[in-house]
Amino acid sequence: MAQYARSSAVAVIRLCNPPLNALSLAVLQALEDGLKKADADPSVKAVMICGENRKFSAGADIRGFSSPKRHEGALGPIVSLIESSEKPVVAAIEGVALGGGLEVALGCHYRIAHVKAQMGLPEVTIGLLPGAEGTQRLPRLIGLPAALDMITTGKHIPATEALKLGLVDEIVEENTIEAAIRLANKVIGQPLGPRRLSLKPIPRLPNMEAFLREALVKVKKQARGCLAPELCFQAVRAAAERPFAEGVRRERELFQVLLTSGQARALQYAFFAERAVRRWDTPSGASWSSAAPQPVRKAAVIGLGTMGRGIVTSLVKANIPLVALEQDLEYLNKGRKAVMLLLEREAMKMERGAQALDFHNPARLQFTVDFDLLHDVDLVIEAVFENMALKKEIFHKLSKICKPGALLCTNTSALNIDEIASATSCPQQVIGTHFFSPAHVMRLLEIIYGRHTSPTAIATAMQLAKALKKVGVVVGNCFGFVGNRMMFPYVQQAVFLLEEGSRPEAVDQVLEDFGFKLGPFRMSDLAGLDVGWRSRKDQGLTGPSLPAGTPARQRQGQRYSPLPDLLCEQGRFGQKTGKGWYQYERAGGRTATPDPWLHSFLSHYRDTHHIKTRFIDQEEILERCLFSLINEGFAILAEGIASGPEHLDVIYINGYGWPKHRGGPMFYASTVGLPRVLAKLQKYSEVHPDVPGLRPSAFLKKLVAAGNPPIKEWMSYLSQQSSKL
Ligand SMILES: CCCCCCCC(=O)CC(=O)SCCNC(=O)CCNC(=O)[C@H](O)C(C)(C)COP(=O)(O)OP(=O)(O)OC[C@H]1O[C@@H](n2cnc3c(N)ncnc32)[C@H](O)[C@@H]1OP(=O)(O)O
Ligand SMILES: NC(=O)C1=CN([C@@H]2O[C@H](COP(=O)(O)OP(=O)(O)OC[C@H]3O[C@@H](n4cnc5c(N)ncnc54)[C@H](O)[C@@H]3O)[C@@H](O)[C@H]2O)C=CC1
Repeated sequence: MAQYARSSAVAVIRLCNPPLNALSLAVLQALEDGLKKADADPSVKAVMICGENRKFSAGADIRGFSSPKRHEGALGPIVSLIESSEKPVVAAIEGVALGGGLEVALGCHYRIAHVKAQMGLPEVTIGLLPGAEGTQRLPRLIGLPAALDMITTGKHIPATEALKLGLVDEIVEENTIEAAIRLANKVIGQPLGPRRLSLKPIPRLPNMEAFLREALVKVKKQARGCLAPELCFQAVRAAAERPFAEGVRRERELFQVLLTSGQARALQYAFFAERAVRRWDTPSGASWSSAAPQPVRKAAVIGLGTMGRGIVTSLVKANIPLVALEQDLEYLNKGRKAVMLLLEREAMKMERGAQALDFHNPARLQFTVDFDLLHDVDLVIEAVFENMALKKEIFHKLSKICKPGALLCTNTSALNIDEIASATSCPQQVIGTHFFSPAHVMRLLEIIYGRHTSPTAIATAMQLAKALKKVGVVVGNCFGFVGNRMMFPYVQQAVFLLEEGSRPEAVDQVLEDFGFKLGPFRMSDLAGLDVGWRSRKDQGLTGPSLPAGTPARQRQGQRYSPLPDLLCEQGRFGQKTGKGWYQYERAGGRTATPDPWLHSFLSHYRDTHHIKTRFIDQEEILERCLFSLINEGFAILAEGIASGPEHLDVIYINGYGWPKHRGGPMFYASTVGLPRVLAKLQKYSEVHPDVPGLRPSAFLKKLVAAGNPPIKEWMSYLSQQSSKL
């Protein structure tokens, strides 16, 4: 758990807990033993702390926070023990020094880091704060503004930046351990007082009060209901306003508040869920453990519209050479301009700028209208209009032109992968790679396997997600896949609530207060109402193909709301036309304002259809929208479309703006309690028997009947045969 060795007068303590030397109780005990041993040995003149496998430490063992033998109190005293040592202690930082790992380094008198090391206090991202005196030491070392930024955002910073901030004393390109031992030998006998951070004053700011006031406003705005950033702020503020020991007391109090909050549990669940979905499997037995990815040395993107542009940008950022193809020269030029603009902006954000991206080099990014140029690519991503006939035509062409083994991916948001694959001679190489808009920003990549998709194809798509720094989630093929399928009933309920008496701004407010970045109506206006309209016309739910005499508010015996269709018929497509569920300052404007026209349109609509307007409270808005979405999630799990609730949660957090501190929809359901979710769905379903989305799923009922088991046991209540795939 920690090895103790000697390099002449220097004691070397090496933290060992693979893969990232997380600070478990055993590691902390071994570290303490090592320190005491070094202290007691008169031949030891200095100490060096490092980590096994060229990684310092990723911090406290997160799993330990939910175990009965919690160790959160153990680290702070060890950091103090390090700092109070009469022999100089040097931290040799390789790989990562995060959270408690960095706090250990802050206790050391000197810090030396490898040039590629990363440092940070990411506790805020798992709902906590640096509770081992880190909120008190860091501002004393690097000043209040930089410390506040690191602690409230949790960002990782590279060693070069750490050096500029004064977080480390030195960076090295070669052997960090040898350099640290050299430094330890050099500083033997030098006074340690000035190196003890707890004794240092915080560097004063001329306008401390004003700085803190403004910083708090910024932190609160970014937190959107998440508790940890604000409590991190309070702890750092204590460092600025109180002596060290009092600041530490305050830090501990605030840490306990966070530790026992539901938010920390939710965020830690989300951390492990994101890692769990990497271990994908399918009902047919394909799995991450046996499937190997193919290399992707060159790729292609077809269609440079909204999605294609972002996908190209993502691939260029991942350093994958590619061909970008459009249907004609006019679209190509438009697409090329848009891509170049995005890439210029990305390059400006990057450390080494445009050279690093190299997008002006035609050998790395080629624009064309010639399909034959795709003959040597390893992977194609199709992002043309959402139209089955067009997609089939393109896939047919691809299976003839591309080299054998090339992966053929579609970015469809809902269409049947098997039908697309049927147009090719290689359905095993066809797979859905569903990016989210804007594709170069959103982290989610929903990966959809069809009936014939090979395990290699899935592994390759997962590898691509990793290369693009995205979270890949493997799911089965059904209309809308996981994310959009769960979104349909949610949006449907939102529209039904308008019919019954609510307003877009009231519904959005409730869901934004819950923590969504955008409520359903603001989101629809942003995405464009015409997208869903086109899809409903294709499905024969509206438009010319709707049989004459179909009741306005019913389709196949189920409740239907024509409200979105009516808006589209008026040319109200959302932001792009300056009007949708809201009005905007101009076409393409972004500031949504409630629209009196829409309010009177709604009352006229209710009169026409003899709907009695009623007051709808916040609880009903929240429950009908969220519980119908969750209910669909249970149906998805029961059908074997996703292999666990974590998949649904990771999809919602990373693709749909679900507030991470609520752990995703299925985790949220587990915190509400499944019996309550079921009872509410039953109640709403009785009032609205013609809405299938409110009818409780059989799987939800089964789990309630089984006594509301914890989320990690849910899948064990499904029989294998339930998979439809
Ligand atoms: C009252 C006083 C109280 C005092 C107590 C205060 C204590 C604190 O101040 C609190 C803390 O330290 S909390 C921990 C802070 N550290 C973090 O949040 C870093 C978490 N790790 C990462 O970000 C990535 O793993 C990282 C970026 C490092 C690497 O990413 P990769 O993608 O390369 O690797 P992963 O797949 O994420 O990791 C490999 C396996 O290691 C597991 N793991 C990582 N960090 C862990 C950690 N800190 N604790 C436990 N397990 C951890 C990770 O889950 C994965 O394992 P599997 O899930 O089995 O695959
Ligand atoms: N817009 C969105 O938010 C999302 C869209 N999607 C899906 O991504 C796909 C593309 O959607 P958008 O980018 O929004 O569409 P878009 O309409 O913005 O762009 C489609 C592009 O495909 C090009 N194209 C059409 N036929 C072509 C052909 N034969 N050869 C080459 N290029 C051709 C068009 O010229 C156009 O530039 C659709 O399947 C859509 O469902 C998926 C996730 C989100």
